[in-house]
Amino acid sequence: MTRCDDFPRGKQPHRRSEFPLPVPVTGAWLEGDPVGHRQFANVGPLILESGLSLPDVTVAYETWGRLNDAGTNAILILHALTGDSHVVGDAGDGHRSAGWWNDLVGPGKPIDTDKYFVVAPNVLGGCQGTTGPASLDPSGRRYGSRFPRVTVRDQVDAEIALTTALGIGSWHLVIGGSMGGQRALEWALLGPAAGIGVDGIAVIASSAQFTGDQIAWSHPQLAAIRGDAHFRGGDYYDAPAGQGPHNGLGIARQIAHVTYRSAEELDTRFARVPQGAEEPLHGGRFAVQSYLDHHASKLAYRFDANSYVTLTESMLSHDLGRDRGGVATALRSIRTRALIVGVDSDRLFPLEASRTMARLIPAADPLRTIHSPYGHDGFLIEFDQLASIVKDFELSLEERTAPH
Ligand SMILES: CC(=O)SCCNC(=O)CCNC(=O)[C@H](O)C(C)(C)COP(=O)(O)OP(=O)(O)OC[C@H]1O[C@@H](n2cnc3c(N)ncnc32)[C@H](O)[C@@H]1OP(=O)(O)O
Ligand SMILES: N[C@@H](CCO)C(=O)O
Repeated sequence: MTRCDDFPRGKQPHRRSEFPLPVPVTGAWLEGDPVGHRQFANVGPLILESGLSLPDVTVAYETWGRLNDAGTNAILILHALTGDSHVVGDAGDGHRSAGWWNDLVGPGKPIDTDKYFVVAPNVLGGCQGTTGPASLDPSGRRYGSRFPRVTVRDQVDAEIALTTALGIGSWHLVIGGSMGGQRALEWALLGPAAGIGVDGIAVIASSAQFTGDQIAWSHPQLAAIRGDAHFRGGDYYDAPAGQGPHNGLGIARQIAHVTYRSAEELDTRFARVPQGAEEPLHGGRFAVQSYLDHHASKLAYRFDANSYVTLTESMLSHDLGRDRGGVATALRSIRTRALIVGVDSDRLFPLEASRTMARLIPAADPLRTIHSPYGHDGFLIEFDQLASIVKDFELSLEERTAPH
């Protein structure tokens, strides 16, 4: 089994908010403790949409709660681009940090782990335990540039294989935000086709199809990574220590992070305030530049550039309507109950994309809107609103399918 944490550890620069990184590092995303109490399922070979195959796929996942005897209380949580299986946790549990949906999932919380059996896998192509570009191929070499393109449907296929491996016959709810929402939507069609029931899906800050605008924002991110001389076409794992493509990854993150926040927030929060005493006119930088440098540096320490490329490409592939007669037809063919949630200030996944899904999915509840100044990242911040929205949907789902 291949795990990203098997990598040699890199060398830390002195200040984490410094960017470009003074010393590019190899394998630095492995510097923290492994994320959460992960388990691993070997789900065997996976035939991809491209016709290529991955011979030996491992899916890393975490679980909370207990599956009831009837097998009716399982909930699948799907993370976004740079997320992972660590949905719930705290810094005191010996692991990296709090989970990314701590306020939403846990005992007595809206996704109540006293009541539900919650499963959160790391996505196919990622770098937190599930097979991805840093994994070993059957000959014992890291895939690197040879890791095949994977689509959102391939990722869901891996999650279907995990579902079978865990002996789960149906999901009470499949829920995800952003890229996780893309997978939740595909689950509504691919799950039942594979014989796995899906009572309800919750698609948050996401869409049925990646748009021209979203592809355009992704393009310079991919170029920044591929243009980093240390990227070496994706085969940098054996490069000498200090030779990773972290600056390219950091620039990609900066471009992406701007799209995750709203213009209004960046302007009111940072305005034209300089960072520290040194004026930008005299060699200093603005606070918002320092903020982006911080997020660039942080991601470069915890994520693999090849996974960032692979997962971004998979988002580019997202089109619920592909080979299904178009997006509208595909949305109309969904038979599961659906909760669609958008963030009103989201400039990456505009509210209109959510409105379209809620309008066309026959069994969708009316669109729910998170009112937030934060933009796309609102789904990781506005827990009070999200909690009551998810709770309402759960109650309405339970009216039809009460878990025991
Ligand atoms: C669904 C998923 O699984 S995604 C996984 C979770 N997502 C991520 O981790 C992505 C990266 N992080 C983020 O996108 C955001 O931090 C969120 C969405 C998690 C939280 O958003 P917010 O609470 O609004 O955090 P915000 O964007 O303000 O960032 C705070 C950080 O910026 C730093 N910061 C703020 N201003 C500045 C500045 N002027 N200069 C440098 N750093 C700054 C803070 O010190 C803080 O650092 P820390 O995170 O290392 O403690
Ligand atoms: N902050 C989120 C945004 C993408 O939805 C992430 O890093 O995955």
